[in-house]
Amino acid sequence: MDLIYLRDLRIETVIGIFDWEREIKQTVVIDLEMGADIRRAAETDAIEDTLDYKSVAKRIISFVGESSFQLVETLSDRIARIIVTEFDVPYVKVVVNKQGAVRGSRDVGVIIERRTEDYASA
Ligand SMILES: Nc1nc2c(c(=O)[nH]1)N=C([C@H](O)[C@@H](O)CO)CN2
Repeated sequence: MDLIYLRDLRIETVIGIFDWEREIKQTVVIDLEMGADIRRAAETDAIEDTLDYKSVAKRIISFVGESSFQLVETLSDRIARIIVTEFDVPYVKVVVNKQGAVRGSRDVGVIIERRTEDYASA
């Protein structure tokens, strides 16, 4: 499987479990690795034959910017769900980190991997 990736996507959003965090926006930094088969696009040189990473980025920027989750776990899972179900991506790795959320640490967050079957309806 090939991978299309997007790194260091910085988005301002409401996120956190504490009262003060519900009143401000904080920066989350997102890295994505998305499974793809790029062989056809490499033959045709056509954007229609591959996953358009700009379309993915626009959708995630819009979703995260309007969201207000408490946990990075919830945010990362919702991002993965959008990428798998709306963009027909068979595998995604999502890294979400909050800059400076823990004193003494540069960043903290979660790394998840999801596949099509994780979001298959019953
Ligand atoms: N596993 C998690 N632990 C914590 C989270 C989280 O989202 N997942 N969040 C917080 C606070 O919001 C923290 O980021 C504020 O500094 C604490 N622990």
